[in-house]
Amino acid sequence: MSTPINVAILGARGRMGAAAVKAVSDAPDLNLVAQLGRGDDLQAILDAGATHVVDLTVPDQSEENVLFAVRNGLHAVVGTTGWDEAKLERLRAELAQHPEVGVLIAPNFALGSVLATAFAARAAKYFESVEIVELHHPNKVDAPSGTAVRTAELIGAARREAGVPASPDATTSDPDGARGAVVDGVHVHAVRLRGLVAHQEVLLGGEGEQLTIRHDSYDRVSFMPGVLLGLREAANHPGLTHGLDGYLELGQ
Ligand SMILES: NC(=O)C1=CN([C@@H]2O[C@H](COP(=O)(O)OP(=O)(O)OC[C@H]3O[C@@H](n4cnc5c(N)ncnc54)[C@H](OP(=O)(O)O)[C@@H]3O)[C@@H](O)[C@H]2O)C=CC1
Ligand SMILES: O=C(O)C1=N[C@H](C(=O)O)C[C@H](O)C1
Repeated sequence: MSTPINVAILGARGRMGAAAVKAVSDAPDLNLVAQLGRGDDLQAILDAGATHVVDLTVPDQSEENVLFAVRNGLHAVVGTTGWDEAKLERLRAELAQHPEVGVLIAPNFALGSVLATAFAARAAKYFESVEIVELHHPNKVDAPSGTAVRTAELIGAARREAGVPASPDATTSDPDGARGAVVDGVHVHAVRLRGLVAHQEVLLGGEGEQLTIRHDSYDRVSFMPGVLLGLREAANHPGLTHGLDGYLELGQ
């Protein structure tokens, strides 16, 4: 008999949390044992007998939640944004003390988004110019999106490794920041618009041509197969996995 997967969802009343509550409740192989929101005591996770946590809260809270899970031997599937290198380093240090625990930090759970980012990273060294446009609902509190930051990091790394120079840009005056944020040498532009859910375009430009890699999430159900995959696989991947692609066979 396989070990039961007892799931606690943190941020359960949020947009993503509510979708995850439904997806986990509907999954016959997963048991939803706790739903926590702002102000709830994390001890409730242990009292409920959880083996796994899903964190879908806010960037300021996620690290504390995940470190609590790891210290208590629970696997964690994390969709919350804001996991910069300093936070990841502290998490790696905690995981070193608990080598049996698996943590997935997934900037985006949608399969199409994971593929789009992987395709963009592969294409990045072949084009002179690359920029990212991310477009989201206006209730989103962070910019640029976690997906855009991760995409820029992977593009930046691929271009550095291939020795590709910086994208050409003659701008010398930009008092209002019209050229956007710069992440790992990649310009990132954030749009917040009523009616949108989560969308991203990677624009790659060469002489006389452009390649656009676009992904659209029209509904938060698009993220749920990734959340469920994370829960089913976390225990099989001890340590830190950054990106759902770490659980997929994307190949070269
Ligand atoms: N990886 C992915 O595929 C995706 C990731 N995200 C990310 O997930 C996160 C949540 O997004 P979204 O659901 O839209 O945001 P919401 O604002 O709808 O939900 C966040 C929830 O977290 C709760 N919360 C705040 N603080 C705490 C705390 N200390 N403990 C427990 N719960 C807390 C909030 O409670 P209250 O309502 O009381 O404030 C709220 O219900 C964001 O970082 C977002 O970027 C979103 C979509 C997909
Ligand atoms: O807040 C959101 O909605 C989303 N957040 C994640 C991000 O910042 O990349 C994932 C997706 O884009 C939706």
